[in-house]
Amino acid sequence: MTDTHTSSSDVLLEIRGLNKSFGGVKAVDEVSMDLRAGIVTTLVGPNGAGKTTFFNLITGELTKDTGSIRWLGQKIDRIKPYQAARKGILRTFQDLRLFNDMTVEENILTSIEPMSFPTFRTRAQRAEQQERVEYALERTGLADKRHTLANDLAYAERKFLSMARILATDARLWLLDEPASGLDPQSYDRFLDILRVEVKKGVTVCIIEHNLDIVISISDRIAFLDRGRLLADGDPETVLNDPELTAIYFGERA
Ligand SMILES: Nc1ncnc2c1ncn2[C@@H]1O[C@H](COP(=O)(O)OP(=O)(O)OP(=O)(O)O)[C@@H](O)[C@H]1O
Repeated sequence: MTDTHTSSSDVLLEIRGLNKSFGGVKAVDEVSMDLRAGIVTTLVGPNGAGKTTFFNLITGELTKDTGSIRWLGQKIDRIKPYQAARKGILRTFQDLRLFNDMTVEENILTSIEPMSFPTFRTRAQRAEQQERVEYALERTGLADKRHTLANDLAYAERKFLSMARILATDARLWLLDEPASGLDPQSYDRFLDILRVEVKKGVTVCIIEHNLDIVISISDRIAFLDRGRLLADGDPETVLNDPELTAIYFGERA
């Protein structure tokens, strides 16, 4: 998607020896990975590979057992989700987690308001905030639905609303959990266009995606997880052409 010439100074998130078990299940098993600035890293792997758990550990929805996570060199091991958001790490969820009884516009506003104290906001800050909301509404095609309750949106619109909630912020790292699943081809195109534009502007994306057409078209780098272990982390062509990995991915392992 972009030029992938990077160096160690481009590392936003540095993950070392990360582990998380649920009872006897090792959901994330000794994973070490760097998320580099300005590129799209895609997490692929079969169901139950540990992809969502990996996101949950980064954003503090879950606490790791062992290992370390550093953001711009600083340890963020015990971070809470709201603290991750303040640092510029935002995510979407498979189940979207929208505020169903709030309008589209209100849903977007809730994602920016925690970043500033409403009582201290100047007129200029309020204008800038509204500009961000308008931008997110326009990019996601939701402008004419701004007063619609999230609950009354169609499936694809709900997915775009969860993207809009990130688009309106100035987050540096977007963690997207299957944002394109279930979308029609036209919505795919809109979704890919949103990502391309924002990555070009400098946003870093880590995305969990099952649709291989989308994976191929957006990824600068692919990390392949299976049963909690990181089996490969490299350029898309190498990872996707590895016969052992494709056998695992398509459930054909011996
Ligand atoms: N809160 C939890 N309690 C118990 N087990 C869990 C919990 N969350 C995840 N697991 C288990 O951890 C493993 C990894 O799950 P995870 O949801 O991270 O995988 P995934 O790669 O995101 O899967 P999918 O592609 O199906 O979403 C699975 O075996 C899952 O059942």
